[in-house]
Amino acid sequence: MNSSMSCLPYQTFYQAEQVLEGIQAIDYYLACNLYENSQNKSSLLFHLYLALSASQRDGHSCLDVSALNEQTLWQTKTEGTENNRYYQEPVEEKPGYSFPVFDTLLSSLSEFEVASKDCKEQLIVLEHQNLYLRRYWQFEVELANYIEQRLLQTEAVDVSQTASIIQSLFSEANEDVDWQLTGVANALNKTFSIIAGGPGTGKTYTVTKLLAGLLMQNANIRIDMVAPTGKAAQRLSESIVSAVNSFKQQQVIDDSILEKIPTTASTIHRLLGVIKNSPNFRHHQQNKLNTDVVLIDEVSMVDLPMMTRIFRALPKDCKIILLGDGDQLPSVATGSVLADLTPWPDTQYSATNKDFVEKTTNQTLPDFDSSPSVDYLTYLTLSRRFSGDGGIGRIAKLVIASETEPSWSLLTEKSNQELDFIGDKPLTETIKRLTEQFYAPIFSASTIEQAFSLLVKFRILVPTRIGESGLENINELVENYLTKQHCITNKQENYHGRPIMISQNHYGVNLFNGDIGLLFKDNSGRLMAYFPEGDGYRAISIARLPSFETVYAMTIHKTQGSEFENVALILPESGANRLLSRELIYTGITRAKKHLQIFCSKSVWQTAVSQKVSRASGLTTRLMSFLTSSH
Ligand SMILES: Nc1ncnc2c1ncn2[C@@H]1O[C@H](COP(=O)(O)OP(=O)(O)OP(=O)(O)O)[C@@H](O)[C@H]1O
Repeated sequence: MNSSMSCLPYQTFYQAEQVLEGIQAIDYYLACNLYENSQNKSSLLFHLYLALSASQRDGHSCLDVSALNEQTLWQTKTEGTENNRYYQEPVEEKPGYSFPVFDTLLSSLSEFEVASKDCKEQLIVLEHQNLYLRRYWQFEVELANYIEQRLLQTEAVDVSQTASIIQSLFSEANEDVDWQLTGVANALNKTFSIIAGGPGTGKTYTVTKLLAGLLMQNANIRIDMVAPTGKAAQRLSESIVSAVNSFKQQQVIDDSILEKIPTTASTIHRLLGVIKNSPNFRHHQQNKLNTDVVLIDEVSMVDLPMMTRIFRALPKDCKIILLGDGDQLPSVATGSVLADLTPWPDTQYSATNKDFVEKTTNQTLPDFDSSPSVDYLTYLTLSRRFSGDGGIGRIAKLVIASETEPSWSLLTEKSNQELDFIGDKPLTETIKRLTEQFYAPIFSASTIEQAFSLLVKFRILVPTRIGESGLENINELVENYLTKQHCITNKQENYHGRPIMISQNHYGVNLFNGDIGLLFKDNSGRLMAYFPEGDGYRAISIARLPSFETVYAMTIHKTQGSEFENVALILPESGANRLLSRELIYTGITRAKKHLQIFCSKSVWQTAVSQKVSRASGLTTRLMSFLTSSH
């Protein structure tokens, strides 16, 4: 053992476990590694490294050191401290570690200050009050730089030509400000823009008009459309095709333009070019993409390293257009890029930009008094999917505003056609009823088309895999009931009618994590796996499938980018689950298109709706300081 290791506060992981509740081995070993590499050594520094590693695992880009001011972490949970984030089942009481006041914390980290010349060699970086693993600090700085370069790069477009393009795209006159029209005009002279909005606000519809507008500016541009998952890419393709078809019927846009809009979106991985067994992609700074416009949908699911890698691969003048809903759950990995780029509640253009949009759209926009001006961002505010007084849209708004009591009243008042509270019956009875109504009919379907159309209409959504209301138990309850009803006649692992979800990307068979399929007997009685493809279905032998699991119930995280006519949202029995948050509930709720049933207790609902997902990151601060200084 070398001398630096011998002064560790805990010589072994076992020793650390005796003191720190819920400490993870990965945090301990990373902290040891960082400790060995730091010039100064103290117990405080070691515990800061532990906290940094834990926060990295939780998806934060950095550790906000101010949040540790006089806090005790890793202490065994006692009565009334249900929300301790580091809580796990207590075995014996452990004291945890108490951090000192903020100033002491900062001075113990001074060797890592970004301004310090020694810090170039360090594995960690302190900037302002954020402590980063250097790798993530670099991603964040690089991404902010790429965005700032593009914000300085406004294109000189002809105002009267743009106005005539806008006029041909939006023939219908509107008295109020039309934010779809505004978003399109706004993006026409920018190399970086975001169109953000809740479910069904017309993001895809709007961006299809934007693509038509860009093609009217230059008919020869190359456009790439991508999404973070195969499923989201498939939905983007379908929505674009449906928008193009409706424009064809309306005869508002020239067919020759509409025919140039691509009809197929791919995954981000595909666009960047996956290299087998490597985290790197074929396209990067030295091998840029050959494209003029990149459109990315469902950006809330894109993590910080991936977003940086996309920007690295973009040619300098290529336009990048982001679509998404910043209120949804952030990516499962590090960062919350979309939420960081859209922290303002409303559209707030600069005077110059407002002037450009007003001239090109022939509208009068409201005064934008908020600071800073943010020209790249337009919010769509009107949901075209949910009626103003429909339950799904209303409860989604209340949840994301953390309106605990009003949302609970709306949920339980039982007078809304779109919304049903089902938390007043036992879970097993509820699952039995849902299975009977939605899953048993799949087993009577005589064709794969019929079976699939039933499967995609409904899904049970849950926050977690384990526990009574976790994915594993619910899938088992459904299967047991289907077996009792003789729907499943031969209960082996693979059976006719089993819905499955792929849990691993496999480029060879073109199946990706999150793809949904159905095991079904073909005409010769052979059990095959079917997946939607184009207008039909592709059959593939079960032996060729990458790993997969049963999918009567799905975790909310996995449903991002998907929608179902009917959804049953089943929340856990206890509010102590640290995954519960308003963003999780909002994401679950907004997967439902027509009808939503929610199973939960009042206390769990209150805990979930009052908790906000907050990811530590310095991206917004970087952008704020750029936007404030550049106007
Ligand atoms: N201006 C409009 N006029 C008529 N129909 C519209 C308009 N805008 C959107 N729609 C329709 O509203 C529905 C939702 O639009 P769209 O799919 O573009 O929304 P989105 O914000 O992309 O939704 P998602 O939540 O699926 O991401 C679609 O059926 C679309 O055709």
